[in-house]
Amino acid sequence: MSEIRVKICGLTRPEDVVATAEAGASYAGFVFFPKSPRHVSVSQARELALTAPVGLAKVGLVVNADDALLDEILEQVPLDMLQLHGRESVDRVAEIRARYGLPVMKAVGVASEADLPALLDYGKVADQILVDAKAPKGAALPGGNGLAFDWRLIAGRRWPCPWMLAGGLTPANVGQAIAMTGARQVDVSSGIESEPGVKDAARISAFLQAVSDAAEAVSVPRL
Ligand SMILES: O=C(O)c1ccccc1N[C@@H]1O[C@H](COP(=O)(O)O)[C@@H](O)[C@H]1O
Repeated sequence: MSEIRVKICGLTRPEDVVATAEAGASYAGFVFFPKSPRHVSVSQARELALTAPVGLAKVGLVVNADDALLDEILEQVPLDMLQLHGRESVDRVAEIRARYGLPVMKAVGVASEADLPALLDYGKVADQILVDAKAPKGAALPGGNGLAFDWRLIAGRRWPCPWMLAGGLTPANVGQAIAMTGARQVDVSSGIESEPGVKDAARISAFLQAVSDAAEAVSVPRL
């Protein structure tokens, strides 16, 4: 079976970290964005990160963070990757990557063909790109809105670095999303919650099972 990696984002409680690791996810995401229902303080994130077993990569999600915030986070929280989910420019992505020496994943919102060139631009400077649904105008959050985009827009496309699919994924639709896009990594936040900010262990497990089923399906040649 070919592996498809899963990131569970927006963990706020130690039991979420345990459920994420036990289900077999590869990445655990912590949101540092006060407007989000999934926001964690630096000290909370530190406690959660220390709960994570070896093999579960810890990702810090920030939105237009300045160096002071990044310094504070990275001095206290043992992270493996930064996720930049705001309007960070290509130059700022490169600057953060050089300054902190940590892999950087840049989120890019997609709603139409016009959004695709940015994936190429960021793909040249980031370690990974996160192909997410573009947040609607006026939305309080730049991500984590449970909205999917038209996956046909990226079917068969490839970029200069590894990429992850996000946006409105759920246990019910992730198999179709993988089949349509060929994604080898997927990211989910609201689709595995019982309410905003509260992860549901059964839904996390169902999501990982659906991804595993999809991986099996793509590795079996069709007759
Ligand atoms: O999850 C949040 O609260 C959040 C806040 C600010 C920026 C990004 C956020 N989440 C990321 O958005 C995508 C998609 O989330 P969803 O599955 O559609 O709810 C995902 O990458 C989260 O990491």
